[in-house]
Amino acid sequence: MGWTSLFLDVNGKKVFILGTGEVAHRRADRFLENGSKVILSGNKISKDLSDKGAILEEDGSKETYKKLVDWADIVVVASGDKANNDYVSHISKDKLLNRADFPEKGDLVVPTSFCIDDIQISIFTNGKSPLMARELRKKIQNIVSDEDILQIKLQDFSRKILKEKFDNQKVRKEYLYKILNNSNISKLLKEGKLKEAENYVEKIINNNDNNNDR
Ligand SMILES: C[C@@]1(CC(=O)O)c2cc3[nH]c(cc4nc(cc5[nH]c(cc(n2)[C@H]1CCC(=O)O)[C@@](C)(CC(=O)O)[C@@H]5CCC(=O)O)C(CC(=O)O)=C4CCC(=O)O)c(CCC(=O)O)c3CC(=O)O
Ligand SMILES: NC(=O)C1=CN([C@@H]2O[C@H](COP(=O)(O)OP(=O)(O)OC[C@H]3O[C@@H](n4cnc5c(N)ncnc54)[C@H](O)[C@@H]3O)[C@@H](O)[C@H]2O)C=CC1
Repeated sequence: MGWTSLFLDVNGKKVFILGTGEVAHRRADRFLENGSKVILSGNKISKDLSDKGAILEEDGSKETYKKLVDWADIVVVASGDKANNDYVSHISKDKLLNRADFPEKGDLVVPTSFCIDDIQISIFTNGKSPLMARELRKKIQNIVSDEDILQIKLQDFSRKILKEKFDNQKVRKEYLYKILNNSNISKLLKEGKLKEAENYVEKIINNNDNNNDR
């Protein structure tokens, strides 16, 4: 196994989900929230999913599975029927495949994932304990501070100015570390003063500041 975390842009991607149970609903929701087109194969989907644009295909024939797999960019196998799960996985060899029943036989894992403002954090325990993935999510949610969130916004602000001003990436990097480690900036962010921190950054970049403590 060689799992590594990557972020995939699923906006506009076509997702075929085999199954309409708990896991199938959870996967459908995640893809719909991120702009994918989703078709589920099974007997019933919630009103919430259909309101979000999910389509239900009730015909469970092999021909229909084949058509749906051809249509899809991503296939999710999440039914409780082993034979169907195996069949659809077998015909999905050249698609990105997520298997809820045998994750290691697919090539995509859907980790628990959450956003705190601009940060997206995903946790994967290598299939060992989804429940612990959920517990760790709660712990991490509690340690990210408002200052961290503002520092992300400030770094974004700074990077844009630096990219305009300096061609050399090493120079840009040097400034970004200065900003990150500057105690005056840290104090301003603790007090929630993003605008003032931005003004301070402009001073540092324009070299008017003699007091940046790196
Ligand atoms: C590999 C992966 C699948 C993938 O990539 O699709 C996978 C696989 C499996 N999960 C199973 C069981 C459970 N999964 C949950 C819950 C979650 N499962 C999630 C992810 C993943 N689960 C992926 C990576 C996991 C990792 O390693 O970190 C979460 C985090 C995210 C999400 O699904 O949205 C979500 C929590 C959402 C949240 O709150 O954040 C619960 C709890 C519950 O239902 O209440 C149980 C019952 C308790 C238990 O069994 O632990 C079984 C069946 C085992 C069996 O047959 O007994 C398999 C298959 C297997 O293990 O073979
Ligand atoms: N990845 C994950 O997080 C998890 C994965 N699983 C795995 O995914 C599969 C689906 O899990 P859930 O959605 O929680 O189950 P569920 O019972 O909520 O849904 C199962 C779906 O499969 C359909 N189905 C068709 N034929 C079936 C048959 N012969 N037996 C049972 N169901 C049949 C049901 O109609 C339903 O749509 C489980 O079998 C398990 O292997 C289970 C829990 C969590």
